[in-house]
Formats: sequence, C-alpha cells, structure tokens
Amino acid sequence: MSTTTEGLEDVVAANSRICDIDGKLGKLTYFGVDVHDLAKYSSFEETAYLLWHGQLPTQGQLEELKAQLNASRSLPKRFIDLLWLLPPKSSPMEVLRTSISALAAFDAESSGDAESNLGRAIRLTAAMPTIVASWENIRNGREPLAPLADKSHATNFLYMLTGKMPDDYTAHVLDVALILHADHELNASTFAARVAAGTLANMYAAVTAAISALSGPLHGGANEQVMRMLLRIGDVGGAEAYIQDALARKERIMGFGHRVYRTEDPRATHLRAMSKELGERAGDTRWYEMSRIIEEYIKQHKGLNANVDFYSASVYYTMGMPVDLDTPIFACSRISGWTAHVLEQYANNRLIRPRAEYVGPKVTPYVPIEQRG
Ligand SMILES: CC(=O)SCCNC(=O)CCNC(=O)[C@H](O)C(C)(C)COP(=O)(O)OP(=O)(O)OC[C@H]1O[C@@H](n2cnc3c(N)ncnc32)[C@H](O)[C@@H]1OP(=O)(O)O
Ligand SMILES: O=C([O-])CC(=O)C(=O)O
Repeated sequence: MSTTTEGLEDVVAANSRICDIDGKLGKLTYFGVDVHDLAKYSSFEETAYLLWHGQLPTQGQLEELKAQLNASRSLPKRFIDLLWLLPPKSSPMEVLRTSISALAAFDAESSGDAESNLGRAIRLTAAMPTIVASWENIRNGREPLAPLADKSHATNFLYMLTGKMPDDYTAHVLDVALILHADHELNASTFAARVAAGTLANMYAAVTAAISALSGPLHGGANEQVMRMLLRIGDVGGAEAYIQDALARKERIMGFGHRVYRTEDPRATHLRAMSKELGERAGDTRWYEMSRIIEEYIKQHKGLNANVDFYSASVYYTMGMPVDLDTPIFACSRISGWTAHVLEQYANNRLIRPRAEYVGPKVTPYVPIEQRG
C-alpha cells in the first residue's frame, strides 16, 4: 500500500466548484467571488444564495430567498418543549448538535430530490440562529423569543438573543462575520458532512456530523478557547508574558496556525478591523489590544498567523455574546457552506471510503481465554 499522509494534508479528496483557497497568496473565493468583495458589498443571505446556486442572486431571487428564510425561522412548539427538557448546563454546541439531529423528525417532506434538499438547506439555515437564541433564553429560564418578520438574518439573530433591536453597526458586524465564516472548502466539518452525505445519509445526519467535527478546539471550537485565554490574561500588560510562558510550555495557542494558509488568513483581516472598531465604539479596546500583542509575538517567535477564530473571539465578546456561543455562531454561518457541499455531494455522489495503512500486529493465533495472561 502507498505511504500514508497523516491528517490527509494536501490530499485532494473531491472536485468542488464551491470554494477555492490559495494558501500562499491568502486568497479565498466562493464560486469565484472574492471574500473581500463579499465582506464589503454583500449580505449573508446573498452569500448563502451564491453557495447554493453558484451565482449571485438577482433582486427578485434575493427577495424570494429572504421570504423563504423568514418563513422558516420559527421552531415547532414540540421542538421547543424538547429544549426545555435539556439540563440548563448543557453546552450550546451540544444542544445545537442534538437539535439538528432531532429536527429531522419534524421534517414533513419525505422526498430526497435536489429541490427538496435545497428547501432543507434553507430551512436549516433559517432555524439554526433560532435554536441558538432559544437555548440562550431557555437556559436562563426565559421564554424564547419569536423571530421578527422582514428583518435580516443577522438582525433577527441578535434580536432573538438579546430581546433588543441591535444598532445598525452591530448587525452589520455580525452579517460580515457570517459571510466570512460561510464556507472554506474541505475543512474538517465540511469533509465530515460530505462523508456522511456520501453514504446517502440525509441532510440532517450530514449536518449533525459536521457540527460534531466543528466543535473541537482544533477547528471551530478554537474561537471559544481564544476568548477564554484572553479572559485568563485579563489585562493588556500581561499578554506578552502569558504567551511567552505558554509557548515555553509547548502549548498550542488557539486561533493561530492553519493547514492551508501560509500567509494572512483573508478573513482575519476583516475580523481584526472589526475587533478594533467595536472596541473603540464600546470605549474598551482591551481585548483588541491584547490580541494584537499576542498576534505580533506569535508571528515573530513562531512564524504563525492568526486564523479566522482569533479575532472573531474579541468581536463576539465585545458585541456582548456569551463565550460559549462563539462556536454555535460559527455553525450558524457554516450551515450555508455545509449544505452547499452536501447538495454538491448528492449531485455527483460516490461513497467516500479511503484506506488505512495497517501498522498493527502480525497475524497471531487465537489464544483461548484460559490460556491468556
Ligand atoms: C476554523 C478553523 O478551523 S481555523 C483553525 C482553528 N484551530 C486553532 O486555532 C487551534 C490551534 N492551531 C492548531 O492546532 C494548528 O495550527 C491547526 C490544527 C489549525 C493546523 O494544524 P496542522 O496543519 O496539522 O499543523 P501541525 O499541528 O502539524 O503543526 C505544525 C507545527 O506548528 C506548531 N503549531 C501549529 N499551530 C500552533 C499553535 N496554534 N500554537 C503553537 N504551535 C503551533 C505545531 O506545534 C507544530 O510544531 P512542531 O512541528 O514543532 O511539532
Ligand atoms: O479550512 C480549515 O481547515 C479550517 C478553516 O479555516 C475553516 O473551516 O474555516
């Protein structure tokens, strides 16, 4: 058998039209559209349309998608009842994973054709922020809030989380963060979704697999760990010594390094700027300043760049998000990319089944239990 590539590094495992990354140049495109342009000019809804259809929508197509999302934000009462049964200490990421798995049982459609699956992608994308916001309310003993008709995805998410209408800038920041996190080629969670879809498991099963893979601290779970680190450091003056010690202990610094990027992660450029501006607007740039010190130190001493998870931590924290919602927020964006990849997998399916290089013991005779030991 051929030599193994640990972690499948640089292995090309699928043809995909959805997302392209140039890790040397730090370029990221969705169906050929530069993520910098999407961050500047687009909205999450428009970006999701692009991922599902391969082209940006016309005004009419965008309005239709917004109407479909608005019509699918509410959750069935029996589903909300299910959330009330979960222990309040359950982590939001576990609740989200359990919820998507359970949501399969509430899907009235039985067809698995492409149109039905596109409908599922839209409904899942609409429902995820409602699930996260409902859990935030339920775990604090409050009734979940109903979504607002005719408001954007980002505005609705913030409203349902806080019970207050967000200001335009905060809604814009979340919208841009959702655009930036929407897709990233064959990252671990998208690959997990495609592996599940490749068995022709349904979209809920594939997304449940994806949420599981996203939750780990080497992937989407890193943003939460970044914020926990910043909170441990506590003040700007302590940042450099903390990182110096952590590196001396050979610790991995969350939010740094990437399997593909060898230069600045283009998403970090926007998140860094938003972290700064949010801090300035809030009159507290502590988290941004701490982040900058850590970033410079790690770049200088380890040659590693900040990834998408590093500045999203201070962005969400400055927006007032509870730290354990960081990764669920990531999932609420990546659902658009996951479902786009699942649709692409179904459209051109072949079971994904690699081989392992066997490195275990040679063939050994079976020893009866009374002769072992
Ligand atoms: C949305 C996302 O998923 S973005 C990634 C989010 N994850 C994180 O931020 C977690 C921290 N980062 C990491 O653990 C890694 O950089 C990963 C998992 C993202 C990429 O890992 P890989 O491509 O497998 O790189 P690998 O783990 O082999 O590391 C290569 C070397 O860089 C070091 N390194 C990589 N990342 C870090 C880090 N964040 N802190 C300290 N050292 C690091 C490793 O220790 C290793 O050094 P060594 O060769 O001396 O042992
Ligand atoms: O591509 C990866 O391996 C991880 C990543 O940045 C993402 O999923 O956004």
